[in-house]
Amino acid sequence: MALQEQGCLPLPALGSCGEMTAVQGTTVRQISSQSAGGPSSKRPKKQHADLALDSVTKRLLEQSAEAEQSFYQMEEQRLQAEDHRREAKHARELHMLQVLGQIFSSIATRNPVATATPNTATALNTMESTMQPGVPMSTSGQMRFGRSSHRRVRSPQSQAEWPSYHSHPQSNAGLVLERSFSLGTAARRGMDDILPLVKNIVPQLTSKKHKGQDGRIGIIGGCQEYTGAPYFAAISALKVGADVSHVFCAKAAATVIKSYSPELIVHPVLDSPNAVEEIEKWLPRLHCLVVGPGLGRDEMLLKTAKEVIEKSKARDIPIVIDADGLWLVAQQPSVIQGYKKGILTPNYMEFTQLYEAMHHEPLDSSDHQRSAMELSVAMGNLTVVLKGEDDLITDGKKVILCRQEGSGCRCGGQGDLLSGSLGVLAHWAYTSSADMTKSVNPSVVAAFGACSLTRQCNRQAFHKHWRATTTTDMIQEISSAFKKLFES
Ligand SMILES: NC(=O)C1=CN([C@@H]2O[C@H](COP(=O)(O)OP(=O)(O)OC[C@H]3O[C@@H](n4cnc5c(N)ncnc54)[C@H](O)[C@@H]3O)[C@@H](O)[C@H]2O)[C@@H](O)CC1
Ligand SMILES: Nc1ncnc2c1ncn2[C@@H]1O[C@H](COP(=O)(O)OP(=O)(O)OP(=O)(O)O)[C@@H](O)[C@H]1O
Repeated sequence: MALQEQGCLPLPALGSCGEMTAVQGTTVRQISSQSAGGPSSKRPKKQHADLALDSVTKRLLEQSAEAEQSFYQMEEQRLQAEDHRREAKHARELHMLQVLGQIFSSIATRNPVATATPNTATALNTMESTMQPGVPMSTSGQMRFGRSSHRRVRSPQSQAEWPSYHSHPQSNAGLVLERSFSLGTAARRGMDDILPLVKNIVPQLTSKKHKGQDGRIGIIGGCQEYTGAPYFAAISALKVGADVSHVFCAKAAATVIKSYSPELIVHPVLDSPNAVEEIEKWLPRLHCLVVGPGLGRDEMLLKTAKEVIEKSKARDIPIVIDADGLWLVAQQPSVIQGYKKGILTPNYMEFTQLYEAMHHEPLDSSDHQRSAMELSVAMGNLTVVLKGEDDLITDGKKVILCRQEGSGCRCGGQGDLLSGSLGVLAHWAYTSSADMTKSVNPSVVAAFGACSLTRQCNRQAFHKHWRATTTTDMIQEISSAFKKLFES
């Protein structure tokens, strides 16, 4: 290829001298023996050698294409086998739970009073925490299975039929939980329940709207050390479909962030003496705020972030808190506690800090779903998105899992893609009618969409780049991943 581009790869039976000639779609500069200065007697030998070189190159290219193709085929097969393996595992678990359910049903039928005793409740809790998540269980100790189990008559107060996880504080043994989502294929059905709601909130593309109507998002973050994180969040918001993305960052980060992308509006104000007033001026124009990506832990920046959160709450806009913003919340939970449009997106480490700050006791790592729900309740039913192998989304009343297939690559910055996307989706969800979200908590719908999208981007980027996958590669997948998940 390089040789061709340089015009040095000769093709047979071409006569003109030193001119550009198109043959079979390829433009090749011909150099005759005269112009090359070589004796005409050597020409057949040279042509012969060139032909051999040409065919070797061609064969090498073919072999390399074949190798690449077979690599992707093998990778696809590997992923399919992995899917089958998981399915089989889930089916086995489901079967086991069904058997246990029958046992419990018969116990409950024989001795209904026993289910109300503290000992039984404790036993149920213990058993529940040792089981895989997703076991539907009611306070009566009866387990329910499958999608039909969480169908119920919708009252005006109740939220839509979706996988649920209710607390029943009346139990002496503490929290008895009702988990109405299930494992394996049933969990996928749970996903199927929420995915249409995400599709519903995606605004139509129409020539009737003006710039800004599909979302003006603000990111609070970016300091000397971290310039990538706010950029990832802000550009992801744009790629998901926001019209305008603002970054409010420290002065040292601003030029760097601007240089990554001319699409972003960058305000170098976060460490200025009048930072809060500077940012406040923009708040009326923003539909959502994402606080924390690349914020760092400088006291002054955290204080500014805190005051900006307070001002944003007064404007009733969704506030996504991620990364160092969560550090701030762990120090001063009241900054966001009880604000229903607040969404926390911790990874496991951040979650542990938050949990321990709220409960003043070590996290019980054996039951993430329960702990996440407890954290949400302690925060006043804020939506908590605990990221991990499965993403766990709860508003303290219900829990859903996002199990969209990702990959084994955990490159830094994926969380920023998630928080930026979530900002846009939260705006869309909160401006959609209750019909569109079937009265499911809009934060939860948005969170499910953002998690699914991030994981799909990760999967697609991994297919192309394997171990070399970076967040930049994932961002390039947003468009097609979004279309695949939400617009097909
Ligand atoms: N290119 C960039 O500018 C990036 C900046 N980032 C920013 O970097 C700052 C610090 O974020 P960090 O997340 O590094 O926070 P920390 O500096 O608190 O580090 C957390 C540590 O926990 C570890 N960890 C994470 N998940 C874990 C799990 N499930 N189990 C065990 N250990 C786990 C991490 O490897 C890391 O060492 C934030 O402001 C963040 O936004 C990150 O978003 C990554 C990309
Ligand atoms: N083990 C895993 N398997 C599949 N996906 C995962 C896994 N862990 C995290 N993810 C996905 O990666 C995304 C980001 O989660 P991650 O835990 O990397 O966040 P983070 O540490 O806050 O990221 P950042 O590097 O931006 O600070 C989430 O969407 C989550 O679904």
